[in-house]
Amino acid sequence: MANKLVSDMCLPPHLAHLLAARRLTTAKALALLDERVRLGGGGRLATTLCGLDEALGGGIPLGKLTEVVGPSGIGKTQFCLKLALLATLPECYGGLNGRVVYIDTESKFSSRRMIEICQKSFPQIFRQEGLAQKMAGRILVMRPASLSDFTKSLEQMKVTLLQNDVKLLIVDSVAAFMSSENERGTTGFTQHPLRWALSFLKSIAELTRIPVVVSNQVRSQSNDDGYHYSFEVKRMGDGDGAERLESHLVAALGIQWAHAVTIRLVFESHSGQRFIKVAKSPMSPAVAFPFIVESSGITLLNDEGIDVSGPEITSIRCQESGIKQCT
Ligand SMILES: Nc1ncnc2c1ncn2[C@@H]1O[C@H](COP(=O)(O)OP(=O)(O)OP(=O)(O)O)[C@@H](O)[C@H]1O
Repeated sequence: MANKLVSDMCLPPHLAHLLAARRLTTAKALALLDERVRLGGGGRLATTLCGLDEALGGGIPLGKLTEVVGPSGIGKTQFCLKLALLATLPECYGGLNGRVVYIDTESKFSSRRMIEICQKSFPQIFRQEGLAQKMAGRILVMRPASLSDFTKSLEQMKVTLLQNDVKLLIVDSVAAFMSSENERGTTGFTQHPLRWALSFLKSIAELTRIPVVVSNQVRSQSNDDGYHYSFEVKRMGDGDGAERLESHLVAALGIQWAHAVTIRLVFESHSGQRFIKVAKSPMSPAVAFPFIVESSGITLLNDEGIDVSGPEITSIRCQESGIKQCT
């Protein structure tokens, strides 16, 4: 049954298209459909970026790990700030009406910027006395000074999240802990401590049923401004033989990480334009949305999305003079 072809199943055209876009050709795809149903339409944090929400089946899934990855200066923190804001919003505004734990490893969190995004996106909230302050007070910002601090704070996290009605956990970003020493595994841990932390994050998401969003920066040794990163590991037997593509990111975070992430949003730039690409998602088509960052935060230039195919799905492009060069 698992090997029955999707093309023999008389599925509605839009579903057949989705499955084809993800190269899901057998009944295994139906199991993924069940997963989507199980998550349910309400089990999401809407990003309010309409095209992206539609592609993700309503937004960022609860109980799963979402990775936001891209070069420096592209807009990952802007996206995280917006998500944090949205999670605190009352449900009537599409929010989760909860608290947020924001692990800010690079001191990039800015309450001033968040208020600006809120003012521009939801001016009506500022008209309700005390609501903006109430929402701001719902975000707990933690600044671990080291990987060891980070792992310690995670160990206490499950209880904190459950006790405090936390509806979103953000780690912005894990790149801060990817020192060359950690990458070489010389810290004396039998398992890389960052990998431990990341698999722990996955278990936190599953236990607490909240969305866990982790930002991750790609770095290049190259001075070229147009290059590719492959971040998925090519599995043995996929396509052309037993070749394995171990990219910089996989080397730093491990193959487990590549698989632990349910949703991967790649922020990239090329041809003078920034894009959010749905690079990994169980049921979404691989699409990219052009975006800009403005005072109200990230805005999509269109909600249709551009189909992405071939190696573009598993690469990250950084080619824009207007943003900081990846280092
Ligand atoms: N108030 C604002 N109005 C318009 N654009 C802004 C505003 N604040 C920040 N930006 C834009 O957001 C971008 C920086 O985004 P962000 O800090 O999210 O990058 P990042 O991807 O998190 O980078 P890094 O990996 O280095 O932390 C810049 O291009 C900047 O111009």
